[in-house]
Formats: sequence, C-alpha cells, structure tokens
Amino acid sequence: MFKRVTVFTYGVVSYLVFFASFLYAIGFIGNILVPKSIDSAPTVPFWTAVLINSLLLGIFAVQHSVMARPAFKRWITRYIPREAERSTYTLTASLLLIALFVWWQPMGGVIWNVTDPVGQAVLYGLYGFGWALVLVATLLINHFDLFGLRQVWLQLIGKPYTPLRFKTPGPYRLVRHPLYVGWLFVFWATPTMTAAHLLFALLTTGYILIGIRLEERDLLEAHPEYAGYRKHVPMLIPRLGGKGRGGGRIAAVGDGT
Ligand SMILES: C[S@@+](CC[C@H](N)C(=O)[O-])C[C@H]1O[C@@H](n2cnc3c(N)ncnc32)[C@H](O)[C@@H]1O
Repeated sequence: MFKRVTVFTYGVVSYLVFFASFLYAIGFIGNILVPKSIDSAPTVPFWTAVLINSLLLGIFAVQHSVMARPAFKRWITRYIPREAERSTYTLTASLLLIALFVWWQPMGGVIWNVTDPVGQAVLYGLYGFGWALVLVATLLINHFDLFGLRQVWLQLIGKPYTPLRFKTPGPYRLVRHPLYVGWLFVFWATPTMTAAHLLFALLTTGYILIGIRLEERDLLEAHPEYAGYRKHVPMLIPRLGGKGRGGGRIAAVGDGT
C-alpha cells in the first residue's frame, strides 16, 4: 500500500508541475503577465543568445523524442515502476521547460510588428485558439493518460492498465495531428515577431515535423488501422471542402471500437 500511495503522489506532483509550467508557457510565449517572457530585454550578445536558446530547445526536443520511444520505456521500467513511467516523462519535460523559461535569452530585433488593433486582436485570437486546440486535443485522446495520472490512479485502486485505443474524434477527422496544429498557432500567431520568437518558432516547427515521423512510426506498429487513416487524412492542413480522399468518411476508422 505504501508503494502504491508513493507512486500515486509522485504522479500527482508531476502533473501539478506540468500544469504550472503549462500555465507559465501561455504567458511566456504570449508576453502576458509573467516577469520574464520570450521577448524580455536582451542581456547577452546576439549569437550567444542564439547558441543558448538553440541548446535549450535541442535538449527539450531530445528528451521528448527519446523518452517517448517504446525502447526507452522498456529500459527505464527496469529501474522505476511501470506505472510511474509516464509521470517521469511528464516531470522531466516540465522541468526542462522551466529551465528554458529561466535560461532563455531574449534577442531583440523585430521581424514584423502588427500595430493595427484589428490585426492584433485576430493574432491574439489565433494564439488563444492554438492553446484551446492543444488542450481539447489532449482531452479527446485522453488527457490524464498523456500526463500519467491515469496510470498512477489505476495502480492505486489495484486495476490493470489498459492501453489507449486508436481514436479519431472531432478534429482528428480533419487532420492527423490537431494537437501539433494547435502548437503551430501558439508558436507563430503573434503581433510582434522578434528574433528570439522566430528562432523559437522555427526550431519548434522543425521539431514537430521530425516528432510526427517518429510518432507515426510507433502508431503504425501499435495500430495496424493507422496505415489506412494516414492514407486518407492529411497530416496538418485540412483539405478544403472536406471532400477528396480524406473528409469525414475515413475518420471513422478505429473510432471507439
Ligand atoms: C502529444 S500526443 C499528440 C497526438 C497527435 N499527434 C496530435 O497532434 O494530436 C502524443 C500521443 O498521442 C498518441 N496518439 C496520436 N494520435 C492518436 C490517435 N489518433 N488515437 C490515439 N492516440 C493517438 C500517440 O501514440 C502519442 O502517445
């Protein structure tokens, strides 16, 4: 019982650290209400900032890619309880995100600056839409499983873990990666694009494109029906009109069955 409660507490703490870093990220990327943001005043020379920021994003990307792979999960669960694996992923990612907030180096330099109030409102709207889409996509797939809480809860009440089924609810009928579409809105929709923000947007976009390849390789292995889904539903940009080979029809593949 002691072990169960300890693992559960670890999962809850990891989730809370994630949630706090998620909330801070909204302010950090949007330059809203936080003491230090992506565009605070520069304090180091430009190229030093490029180097430090690229390194921070690179470490975050490597952690995400390596720790999400089945082979790594098999390895780490030799040392930690299987039920705590996803929480460990969540906690590590959140701590690295906090490190990024702390050591991020603003760089100045304006690439574009929208001063028209309507244009600004539209861009802030798209920024908010991006965050909402990220959150909704996690809820549709299974928010509490993605962040490890479901795993530690099931072990607390003594029930076996059941892996997530392949699903295509709502936006998953239009594109295969709605959550990543949400991130792209978050990273790019800004009235003022600075050099630091552009570096951030470019590197994270590149990482998403690589991450999709890795994730889809695992999805194809875990869910044979993913091959048909991939053939008919676009990756990130919905087909106009919903006709063509994608559309709503195909997305019923694997739906809750
Ligand atoms: C951070 S989520 C991103 C999901 C998806 N790539 C997106 O952008 O909406 C990554 C996890 O979702 C799972 N996943 C991705 N697509 C899925 C689907 N259609 N049904 C169930 N799980 C999915 C992956 O196996 C992975 O564990």
